[in-house]
Amino acid sequence: MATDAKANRPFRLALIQMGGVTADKTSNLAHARDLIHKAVNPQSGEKPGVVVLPECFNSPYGHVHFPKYAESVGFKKGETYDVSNSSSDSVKMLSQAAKDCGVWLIGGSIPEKGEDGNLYNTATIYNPRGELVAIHRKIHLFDIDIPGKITFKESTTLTGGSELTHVDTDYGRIGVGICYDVRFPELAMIAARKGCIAMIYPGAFNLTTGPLHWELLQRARAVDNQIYVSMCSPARDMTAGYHAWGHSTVVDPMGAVIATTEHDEDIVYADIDPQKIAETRAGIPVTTQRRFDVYKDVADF
Ligand SMILES: NC(=O)CC(=O)C(=O)O
Repeated sequence: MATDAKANRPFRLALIQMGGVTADKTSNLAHARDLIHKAVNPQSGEKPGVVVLPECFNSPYGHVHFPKYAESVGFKKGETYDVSNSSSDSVKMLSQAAKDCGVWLIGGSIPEKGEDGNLYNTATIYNPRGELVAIHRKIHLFDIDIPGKITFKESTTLTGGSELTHVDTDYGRIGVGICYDVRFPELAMIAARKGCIAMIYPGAFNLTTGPLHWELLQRARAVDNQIYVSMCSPARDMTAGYHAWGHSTVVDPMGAVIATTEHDEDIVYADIDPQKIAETRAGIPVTTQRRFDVYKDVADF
């Protein structure tokens, strides 16, 4: 276990629950840019250090839309990525906004055309200089069928990513997943054990799964791993093909909801304090009491 509260620093997190996503990508990007600027210049209160956009903020959400909206991001792990050469309008906007606002930016997710020709649901992550420092390709695709309620099959056009994403920010290490990834506890557990102070998931649950599972899953991931967990949703639009749950939320390491909202466009702020992780782990030391010697075979089943 590697979380060092001394090396980590408190910061304010801002979740942009963006509304008004239309079929017009240019207007979606302009709206997202305006909201990033709004989030870092709140009427009152401190400037956030980390800003998050929701899943699929530049296009409607649905497998039929992904091929039309996909952009080549061109990120190569371990190489300095020159955003000015990017052919992606979304990457260029996000990079400039992160730089102009001087914040770490988890740029929601966009449909990405990978170098292998496959399409991915991808989060791009920027430092305050506007450099693209990491991407996360949604690992677990949202393929569900609840008769009479919702059928969704991202795998019709998307491919799942195959890498975990942990980003070293000025405030500490942050793990990134996308939406359905939250249902797989292994991601958050590995992130916590690799020293992440938070797992952040741009996500878009819906009116069937949202009421029961959205908050429950975040609280479960937080309390299991004694880290902060947060999900950032689009606002709900009942005229869209997909009805997002909203309720962008931040949960602390004890499992308490410390910030949330309803389903309209909003910006949610929360203070992240690494000391709270240390206190939680000192009081309830499950993190060091785990018996991997007993359950080491879990992957064999
Ligand atoms: N949209 C998703 O990826 C996941 C979701 O809505 C759910 O798990 O429920």
